[in-house]
Amino acid sequence: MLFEELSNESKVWMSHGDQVTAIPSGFRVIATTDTAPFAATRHEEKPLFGIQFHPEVTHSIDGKQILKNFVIKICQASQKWTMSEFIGKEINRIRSIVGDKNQVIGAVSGGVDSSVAAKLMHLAIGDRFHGILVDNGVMRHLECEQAKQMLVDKMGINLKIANASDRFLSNLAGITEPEKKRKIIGNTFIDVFEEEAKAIDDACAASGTPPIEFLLQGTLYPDVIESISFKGPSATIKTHHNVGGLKENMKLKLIEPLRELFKDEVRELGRLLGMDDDLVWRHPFPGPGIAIRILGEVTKEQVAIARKADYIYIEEIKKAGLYRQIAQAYAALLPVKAVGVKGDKRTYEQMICLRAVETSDFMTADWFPFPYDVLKRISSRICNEVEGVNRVVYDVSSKPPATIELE
Ligand SMILES: Nc1ncnc2c1ncn2[C@@H]1O[C@H](COP(=O)(O)OP(=O)(O)OP(=O)(O)O)[C@@H](O)[C@H]1O
Repeated sequence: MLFEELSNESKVWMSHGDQVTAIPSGFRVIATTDTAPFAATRHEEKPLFGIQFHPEVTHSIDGKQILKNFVIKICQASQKWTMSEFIGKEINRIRSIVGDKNQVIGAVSGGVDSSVAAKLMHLAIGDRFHGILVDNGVMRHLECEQAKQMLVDKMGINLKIANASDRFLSNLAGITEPEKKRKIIGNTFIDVFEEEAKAIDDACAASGTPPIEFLLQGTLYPDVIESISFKGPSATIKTHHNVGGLKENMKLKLIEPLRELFKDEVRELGRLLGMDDDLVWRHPFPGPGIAIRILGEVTKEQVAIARKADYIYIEEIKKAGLYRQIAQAYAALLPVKAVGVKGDKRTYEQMICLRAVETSDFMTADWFPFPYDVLKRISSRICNEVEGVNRVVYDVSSKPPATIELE
């Protein structure tokens, strides 16, 4: 039986945006909805059926099993693809594209995508891959140090950490508008990255090695789909920060070793390549970092407060064993003050807003139902340990209408 593995209550999701508009001859309609005239069809004589729905979305219960039945049982495809084979093939592919002498650069954030891409590159061409990590002054507490430990000390990747904290913070001075913050960070990032790339190029020229010809990007399959299928409003909801905005004059050819993989596959790849669980399972972190988690102006003092609160929050989530159940969690600093009391003194200090969401695709998300005792511990540690904060609130808004980030 083809469908024996499906659960009894198998619901599927149908989008009315995508419509079958005509059916081939020999078919007739067997089901419609208010807006879909060809929701299900069948051939007049042969055992052929057509049903319109999206098996790939999470709302379709058993969607994966339906796809599996189709590919394996109906089409009889063999399951030959394995991640370890992928590694070998991809390394050979990179070598054949890059050749024996050429150099490759890439921006490595310390996140799972760019780190996995960098590791593959390192395995393929060794130190001819030059990774650049830009310390923009708004990364999490200890983030650069941990990235160095993991990527350089443990994995041997040729990575330059460019400390540009002061430059970012001085460009951000006086700016409170979210989109402006993102733009400034994006532009400063590109300037710093290009200067670092030029320094590598100059060093290559001085030592007689060929100049940089390729740029590594950790593009994943969902990014490929999104850039092909709709470049519309989603691109302007927030200005995304990545190296796609590099100036034309760099004229580098792109290498994207992860462009056929989904996030869970990249994690599996990271694990096979020997990365620590901490990196492989790290929550996504926005390029503009803590800057968009500090509402209002981003100053050194505000960064220090937000960083400390966030560190405590994540530490307690990990201690409670909840980190992997949560898709993304962070502490934001709200630029409002409230009255409080510490010891026998009245305080007038800022507020920390905790956010934690559960989601499978980041398109929609629910706030995470923390056990009260965990929230209690987090709140009391932040109020006691972070100077300048006397109140902690928990964000109980889902996406939509709220977004995961505050800015
Ligand atoms: N501080 C940084 N230093 C170097 N590169 C960065 C930095 N921030 C972002 N990038 C680059 O921009 C890309 C996109 O950043 P984004 O924040 O959207 O992360 P992402 O797509 O989740 O990837 P990753 O998992 O590698 O962080 C990163 O993969 C990396 O190449």
